[in-house]
Amino acid sequence: MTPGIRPLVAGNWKMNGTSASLNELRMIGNGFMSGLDAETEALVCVPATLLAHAAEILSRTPVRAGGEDCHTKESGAHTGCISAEMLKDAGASHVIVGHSERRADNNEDDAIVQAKASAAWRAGLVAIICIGETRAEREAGATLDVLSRQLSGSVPPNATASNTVIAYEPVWAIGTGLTPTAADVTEAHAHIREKLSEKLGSAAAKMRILYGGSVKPSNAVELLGVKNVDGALVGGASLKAADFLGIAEAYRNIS
Ligand SMILES: O=C(CO)COP(=O)(O)O
Repeated sequence: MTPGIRPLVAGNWKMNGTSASLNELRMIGNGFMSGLDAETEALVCVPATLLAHAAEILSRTPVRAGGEDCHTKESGAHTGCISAEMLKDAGASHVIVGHSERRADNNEDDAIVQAKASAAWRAGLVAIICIGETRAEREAGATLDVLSRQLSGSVPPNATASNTVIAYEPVWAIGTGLTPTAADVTEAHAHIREKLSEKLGSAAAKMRILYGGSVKPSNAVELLGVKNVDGALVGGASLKAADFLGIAEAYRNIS
């Protein structure tokens, strides 16, 4: 938590979900309508094939819909790619850029991630910029250096608290059930806040820094209660409404 920052609980469905999954989304929307939105903002980033449906279902709720990636360009000869403008047109409010799965699977480097964040803003979307160290980098004691390098390269210099969210996702914690200790998360998030302040000045104080990687209802109070953790980016547990709502409910036990 950071005083003055309203937490954001965001889901990332990754390459999961068909129209049959939209019922979970309806339940997530209904859950937030029955009071959870008093504690947090909520967002679910879905595959592009579901985005328009998701945005329509969630339009009657406080939960917003987002995209999982965008191209740097507005339009053109890029078969199979999706622009930020297309996501906006389909009803997105946010888009994830620089997720470690895209960095690894699609060779996306910090410069591309930065260009994608700018593309998100061009379309009027909030960019959720992901950073995080691999297991080998953590074991080599390089975590904070990696975070510094990724922040320096991936975050555009004119980022603000209203157009950008940072997500710290240790690669080794994603989908593994492993999580860093609260002390490790405290150190990483304090470092991210400090580096953002050096880069962005006063805009950094109110910028959300989410934690992601094996967040579940059972560990949400511990992880999300850490200083400078302003919400969660949730993968697997966002596919089940009960788990996603359970994570948001953790905020009732965090002061
Ligand atoms: O990558 C993540 C969210 O973007 C985290 O995934 P899991 O919650 O499944 O570990």
